[in-house]
Amino acid sequence: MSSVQTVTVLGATGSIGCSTLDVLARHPERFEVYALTANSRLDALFDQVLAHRPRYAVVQSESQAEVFLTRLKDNGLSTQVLYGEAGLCQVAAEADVCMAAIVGAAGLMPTLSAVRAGRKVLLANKESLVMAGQLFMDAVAESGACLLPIDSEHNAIFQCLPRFVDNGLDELGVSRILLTGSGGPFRQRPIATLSTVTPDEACAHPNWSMGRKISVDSATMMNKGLELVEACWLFRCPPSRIDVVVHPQSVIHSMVEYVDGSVLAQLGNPDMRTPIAHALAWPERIASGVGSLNLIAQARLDFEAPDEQRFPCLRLAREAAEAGGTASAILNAANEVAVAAFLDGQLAFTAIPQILEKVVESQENCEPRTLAIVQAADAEARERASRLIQAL
Ligand SMILES: NC(=O)C1=CN([C@@H]2O[C@H](COP(=O)(O)OP(=O)(O)OC[C@H]3O[C@@H](n4cnc5c(N)ncnc54)[C@H](OP(=O)(O)O)[C@@H]3O)[C@@H](O)[C@H]2O)C=CC1
Ligand SMILES: CC(=O)[C@@H](O)[C@H](O)COP(=O)(O)O
Ligand SMILES: [Mn+2]
Repeated sequence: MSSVQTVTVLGATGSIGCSTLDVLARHPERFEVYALTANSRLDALFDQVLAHRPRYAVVQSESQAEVFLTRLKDNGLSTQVLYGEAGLCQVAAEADVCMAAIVGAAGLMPTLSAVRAGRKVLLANKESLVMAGQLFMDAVAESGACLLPIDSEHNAIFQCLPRFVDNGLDELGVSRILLTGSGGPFRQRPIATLSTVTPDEACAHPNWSMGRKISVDSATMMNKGLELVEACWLFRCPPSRIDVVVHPQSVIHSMVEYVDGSVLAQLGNPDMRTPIAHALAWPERIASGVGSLNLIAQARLDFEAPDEQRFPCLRLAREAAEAGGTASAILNAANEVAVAAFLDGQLAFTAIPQILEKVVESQENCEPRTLAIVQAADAEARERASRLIQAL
């Protein structure tokens, strides 16, 4: 191992952010926290700054930055405070390593900033690839950034491959990818009762502790749909080479099948500190704090086909992946609006896929040649989704 690496954690106050700081704190000889960023949870950010003493903290607005800086100074802390997208992009580009863990489309520009600076980019923010996959991967190739997947399934697939996929799966002898998904909290709930589930019920994931947006995505299985698109870009493969397998225990994090019939899987307890530690130290290995997997206690691992009647979002995402263009950016934006409305009590759980389908059907699919085109598609889809929800 060479010198200490500086690390920016985008979305430090979230679930992935906190797990990342837990792993970093175990390895002070390897990593130094360079910057921490937050949006609304400023008390949590303050505690993190106190514990990790970064050079920068980034908050949402100028007025928040002024108040936060005063608070830091009053407590004898010399951390500098930046704000807004410009602040996020600056700290993303400056550190050796960027953990991209902002949720949603807000993560796209800061993550791209780290990519364009040629940094080691640990990608949790799947939405940036779903929105702008081609432009994002072109930027990685141009800058020479080292892009490592944090999403547990994609990290597992990466661990089951012999090297990065530069020219498609065939040159590695891979026949297909088996993307596992738990099926979420409503895998077995009577379909007729889904229209009345509450946000807290939807966020009660059976195996993972995560932020509320991704938890709802797991409950609709849109998360698996977003991950399907994410895998197409990361592993340069068509959606037809990716099968979704429901695996309720979340012990196998995904699998890769080779042409000789071998299937390699990565297993572990469902704790994001494993993929985070894997990517932070790659190609070395470091301790993550995650305990041993007890297969005897686990006793069984189950597998099922996904039920597309129960989970229409999965079909919508596969169709978007197959359509290409701005289809997945449109779907992602409509999903962010619909999930926010559901969490806010304005939309029934079962209306989420209905809104998505209407937005996708009504909006033109364009060639995403520039970021401006992607951002315009995102804005239009948000507008359409909001209008549909208001009209209900
Ligand atoms: N949690 C998990 O286990 C996994 C998560 N992921 C992906 O990682 C990403 C983060 O997920 P998770 O940690 O669960 O989410 P959380 O909701 O727990 O955290 C999100 C983070 O993003 C920040 N944030 C939210 N909106 C903005 C914004 N507009 N501008 C800047 N920062 C913002 C939040 O700040 P604040 O809290 O201060 O408001 C918080 O730090 C998502 O893309 C998710 O899909 C992928 C695999 C697993
Ligand atoms: C931990 C992680 O990577 C999540 O994306 C997880 O996969 C969510 O669980 P589901 O498999 O239920 O979507
Ligand atoms: Mn995942």
